[in-house]
Amino acid sequence: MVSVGILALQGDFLEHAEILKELNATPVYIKKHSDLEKVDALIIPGGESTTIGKLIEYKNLGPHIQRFVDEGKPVMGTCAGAIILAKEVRDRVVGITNQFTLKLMDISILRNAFGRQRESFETTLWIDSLGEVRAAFIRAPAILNAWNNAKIIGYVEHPAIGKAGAAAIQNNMLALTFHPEITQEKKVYSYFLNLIKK
Ligand SMILES: NC(=O)CC[C@H](N)C(=O)O
Repeated sequence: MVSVGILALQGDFLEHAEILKELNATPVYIKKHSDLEKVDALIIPGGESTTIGKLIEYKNLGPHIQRFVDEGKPVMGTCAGAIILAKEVRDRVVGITNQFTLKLMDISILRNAFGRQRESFETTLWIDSLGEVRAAFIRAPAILNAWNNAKIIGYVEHPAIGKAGAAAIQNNMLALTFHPEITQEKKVYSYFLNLIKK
């Protein structure tokens, strides 16, 4: 049975655990770097990316997550977690922000991309290699750009922003701007678990 870490510093880490159990994976909450030694893959959940970033910095988890990725272990960031993976974070006020992120994925991401009136919505979108996926967007970011090995593999259409990147992959890392745990979208988890090297 595979073990999947869920970064449990802030945000909705509990919900991921239930789905992982249904798929016969063992969820492990990650609060300090030694917890990473116990797991085959890592989920960075949604929440508040500035808070999660500060806690990652405070606990000095960055170099350990970097090593985890270098070892070829899969990492999935959802919503705020996708922001945490991004090399460049933008917002509509300051442009490029200086908030802490792991800078592991060659993507540029815009925080709170969908405007105030429609901060939250649920929709079905197409993600290459996954097919149709039910996705919940909550004060979600949008992936604006991907370079080098990173590739946008799914888009969402929305009046506030037009066509925007909703999913990107770079080797063993997956960034999703939505919450698959809210729609309990098992396709996402099965795909992610399949990235674990046997
Ligand atoms: N649901 C979420 O994870 C929201 C992300 C949040 N708006 C941020 O920028 O951190």
